[in-house]
Amino acid sequence: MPRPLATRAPAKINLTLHVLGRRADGYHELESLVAFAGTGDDLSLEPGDALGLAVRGPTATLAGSGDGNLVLKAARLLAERVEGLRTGTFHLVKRLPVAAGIGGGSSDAAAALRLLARLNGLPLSDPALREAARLTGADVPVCLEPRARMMRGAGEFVGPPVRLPRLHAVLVNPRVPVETPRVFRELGLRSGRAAEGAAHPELGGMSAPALLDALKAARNDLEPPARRLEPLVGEALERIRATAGCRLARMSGSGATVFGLYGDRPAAEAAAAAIRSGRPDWWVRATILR
Ligand SMILES: C[C@](O)(CO)[C@H](O)COP(=O)(O)OP(=O)(O)OC[C@H]1O[C@@H](n2ccc(N)nc2=O)[C@H](O)[C@@H]1O
Ligand SMILES: Nc1ncnc2c1ncn2[C@@H]1O[C@H](COP(=O)(O)OP(=O)(O)OP(=O)(O)O)[C@@H](O)[C@H]1O
Repeated sequence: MPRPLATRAPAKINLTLHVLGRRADGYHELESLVAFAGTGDDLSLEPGDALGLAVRGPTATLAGSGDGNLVLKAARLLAERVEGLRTGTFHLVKRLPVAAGIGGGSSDAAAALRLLARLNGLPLSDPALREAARLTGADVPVCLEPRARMMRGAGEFVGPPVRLPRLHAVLVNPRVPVETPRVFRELGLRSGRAAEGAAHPELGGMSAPALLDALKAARNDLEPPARRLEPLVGEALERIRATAGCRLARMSGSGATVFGLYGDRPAAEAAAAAIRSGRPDWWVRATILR
């Protein structure tokens, strides 16, 4: 029996994010260890003659179901490159906060490409698929096969999977959208300029304590500009840091979602409960990153 055309679009978390400089085309050169959460959106594909999209779920309205949705953008970019590509109607269950630094739209787009690959018998290494991912958005290539990896360049260079110990985390979004281009602009790097800052530490194949030390030695360079633009990022970080057993608190991507790391699942769940009780209006999830 063929596998059903359905897949999970997990939240992407930048465990580190170093900005190395700004290219002449305005994009920033990055070095980032990316992991994926147990929480995410769900996407399925009903094969048919015309390409379409239906969106439901708690954040469906914010994501939209029109041409601007990255699911349709990715599918169209692939259809332009693969003659006779079979498509159909996508059904997206949208749960992740939108414009949140956890790559919701990018992960949905990558999930759409995975489903189209499955329907059309294309390998994920297919050059047309890789090109469609890159053109859809900087975070889409790393989301194509959602396992922890290093991401480099503007996002187009994706390393092999990195083995991570189980990372028990809490994700916190204060429910304010933060636009990625504004945060990069606020960083204030001129085109063609290199950034200052320590090199990215070596990561991968480490025990949990060694990885934690390496993560602590790294940073998210977009955190200071995002905090300036949206003070709730700072409040979310402080609330995470105040929970028992928090080992590291950092922002993901361009924010506003921040994450805390904990030694075990009960600690992460207790922290999530504490943050929820202080801020019942926020989006808070205890999860495992891998
Ligand atoms: C911040 C990250 O989430 C880290 O993973 C990504 O770099 C952003 O990925 P994304 O949201 O998929 O980004 P895109 O939609 O491709 O780009 C949005 C805008 O962010 C800026 N941008 C993005 C990626 C990058 N390496 N340098 C940039 O300067 C550009 O102004 C771009 O117009
Ligand atoms: N499927 C989708 N889900 C969410 N947003 C989408 C989707 N398609 C298009 N968008 C648009 O993309 C923009 C960015 O949303 P998204 O949730 O992907 O941001 P993000 O989490 O900050 O991404 P990143 O971490 O990659 O910067 C929003 O303005 C939103 O309207």
